[in-house]
Amino acid sequence: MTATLPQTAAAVALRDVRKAYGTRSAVVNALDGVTLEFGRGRFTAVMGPSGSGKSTLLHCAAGLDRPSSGEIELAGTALGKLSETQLTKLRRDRIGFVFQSFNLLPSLTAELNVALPLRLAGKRPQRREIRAVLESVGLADRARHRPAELSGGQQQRVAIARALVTRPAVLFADEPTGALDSTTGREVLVLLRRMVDSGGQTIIMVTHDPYVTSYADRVVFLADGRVAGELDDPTPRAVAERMAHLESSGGVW
Ligand SMILES: Nc1ncnc2c1ncn2[C@@H]1O[C@H](COP(=O)(O)OP(=O)(O)OP(=O)(O)O)[C@@H](O)[C@H]1O
Repeated sequence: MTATLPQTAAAVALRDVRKAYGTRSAVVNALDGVTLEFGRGRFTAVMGPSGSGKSTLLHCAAGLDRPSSGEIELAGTALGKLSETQLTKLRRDRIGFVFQSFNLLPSLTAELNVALPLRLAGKRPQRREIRAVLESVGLADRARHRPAELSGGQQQRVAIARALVTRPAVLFADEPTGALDSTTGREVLVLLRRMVDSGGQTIIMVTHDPYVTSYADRVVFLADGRVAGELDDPTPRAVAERMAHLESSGGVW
């Protein structure tokens, strides 16, 4: 059984989510009671000091990991109620994930990498369909190239095309520009922004970089596994100031 939320509801909602690692004698509360909503068709950045729980939050919200307690709903589905098989299917059909390190299969061409999620779902994608997605990330002319024949920025755009090919409800991005130089990183951010503005894509992105957050509609700050504030229409300066404050106070304010 899965709970269904009305269409106006957030793309992802977390309620009092906790995630503890370790044993009883040495517990790390990576998430310590997080309640948050991520709006549909919005680009949200998650920021916080190292170890504040950003990756844990992303992994739990994307169903890659299960929280110790609390509830997570994604596109109207309560993740805690799903079996492992149902969760795997939801990840495959409803979620896209982009990593810092691209994670493309080196032996496959760009178009075969992009087609992979559909093939894994038992579908037989049309070449036309795959080319259209590659075209949407500006790589129509690189379809037959293998990852080693592409620049870092091009590889990340292939990874974004692969994440979007299933038309996911939410695209999660973990430091998507972390391995790129600033010019190439900017191109990837412009592309993500365009996916939100013209495609209505929901994006949730973890980053360390205040500049990167300025492409988002909203930034949520984490500290010590808790929500420590947020900003709409973030500017690099405003985000850097909040981060400096968080790092010096070492906690929630
Ligand atoms: N598998 C694990 N086992 C034990 N502790 C973990 C595990 N994963 C994360 N942690 C701990 O949970 C806390 C949050 O980690 P997390 O990786 O979510 O933080 P982060 O904000 O993404 O950090 P960074 O910016 O350095 O990547 C940290 O104290 C980390 O050491």
